[in-house]
Amino acid sequence: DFPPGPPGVLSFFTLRMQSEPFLSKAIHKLSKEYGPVIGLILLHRKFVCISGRQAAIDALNNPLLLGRPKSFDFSLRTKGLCRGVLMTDGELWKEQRRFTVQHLKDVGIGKSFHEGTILDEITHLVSDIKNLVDSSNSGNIKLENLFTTAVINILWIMVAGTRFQREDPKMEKLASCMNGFMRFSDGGPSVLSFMPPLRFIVPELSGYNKLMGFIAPIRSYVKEEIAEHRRTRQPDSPRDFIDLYLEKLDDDKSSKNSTFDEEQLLGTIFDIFVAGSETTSHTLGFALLFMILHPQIQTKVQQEIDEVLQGRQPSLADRGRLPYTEATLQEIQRLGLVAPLTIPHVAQENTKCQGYAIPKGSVVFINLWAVNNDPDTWPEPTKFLPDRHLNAAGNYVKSELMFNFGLGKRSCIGETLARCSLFLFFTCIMQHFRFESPNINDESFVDEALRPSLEPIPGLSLAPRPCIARVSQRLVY
Ligand code: HEM
Repeated sequence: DFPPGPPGVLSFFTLRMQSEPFLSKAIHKLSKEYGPVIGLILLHRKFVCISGRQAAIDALNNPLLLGRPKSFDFSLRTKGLCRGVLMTDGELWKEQRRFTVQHLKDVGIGKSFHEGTILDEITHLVSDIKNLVDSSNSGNIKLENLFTTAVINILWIMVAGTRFQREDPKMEKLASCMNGFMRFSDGGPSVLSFMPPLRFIVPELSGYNKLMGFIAPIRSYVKEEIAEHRRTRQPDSPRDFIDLYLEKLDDDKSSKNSTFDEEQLLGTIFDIFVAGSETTSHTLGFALLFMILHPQIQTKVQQEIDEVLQGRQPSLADRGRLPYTEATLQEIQRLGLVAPLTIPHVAQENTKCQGYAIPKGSVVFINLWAVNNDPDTWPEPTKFLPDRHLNAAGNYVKSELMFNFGLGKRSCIGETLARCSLFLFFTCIMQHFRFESPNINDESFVDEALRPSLEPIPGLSLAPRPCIARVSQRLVY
């Protein structure tokens, strides 16, 4: 009953031969031939690729598919140990995920404090963009990592209680290492992951040196921060997630079976940044690209924001009052999908999906890109149509048909934070600035490759390409 797919013990490579820029599209292409559940083999390893919406829902809610593959690449961030939340499973994962979810709430997620933190970061960002606009004669500005500092700061304030200034060299290093790590693989098994001993034989060619070049600076920065917290913390008055974790380490000192240790803390912080920073900032990057390429839709969003907010700063309470803006943001997330595959799942026991057998140990790829581009659900799926998320009365309808944050027990722990951040950033930026295609006659426009394009840069998450855009400040009234 193993799902249908190309024959042979190396059939996994068929995915790599689809001449598609990223894995989710290659899986989608194969699914046209073999159906929504495909079986692939790579020597002794079995892979199941799921593309259909119902098959994806079934798989994400299946309690026997909660495992993660042992990823050599990821384990390098915690000295070869299986730590953190993203790539662990079993009891360790359950306990660490529960602690992380609970204590991220304690330090802000879902509270008014967290809205204030996001709005503070947006205020800094608006002032940075104004400076960029003022210093450009033609209005042409390079849009590249515009949101990175603000998004990292929101996470860093919860985790370590501090924020970075824009262009702080430490922050720039951290962001570029994170970006390098995210671009190292596309979510499929890397050569290094498949044959770890290659790092001793060909450390350069296997990518090991490159990967460690990204991981080592992040590790050492987080370690320093933990050491600083140890020195300065006041027991019983935790300032942030690191203090709360150190408190737990004290409490568990005498427990032999505790899954809490410093390497685990480091892995969890790494995971929060890997999973939380690029996903959010790249969604916002795609938002600007969609607005540049659909100027009439941008105008409608801005008219609604002006009419409803009358020049004041938005708040989360405005969510029900800006239906067109919310519909546009949902359409941006449908087509500007930054995580086109979930993180791979693993069958912890023999199980089934849509009647097909998934043997214990199989790695399961769940294709969210296919869900968001399914023509049966979304007529003319490639068209950018915010109106499809409005009902007959013109109210915004939060879609049950897409699940960009996953579903079930392994779903994203940062969904609330991400949704709040996306709404506040998008609304504020649309309120203050107009984004248009670049003035190509200006001397600052030197490179055709910098024309706004929606073709993403592949990687663990998809990233928007840097581009030049004409940005102008709007009168906020
Ligand atoms: C637009 C923003 C985001 C998107 C689209 C997104 C999407 C996802 C997806 C698809 C998964 C995998 C679900 C699965 O494997 O079935 C995931 C997992 C995860 N996300 Fe997010 N995410 C976003 C933001 C965040 C933020 C802000 C955080 C930080 C708090 C975060 C932390 C995590 C963690 C730790 C996991 C692993 C959960 C686990 O394995 O148990 N994410 N996310």
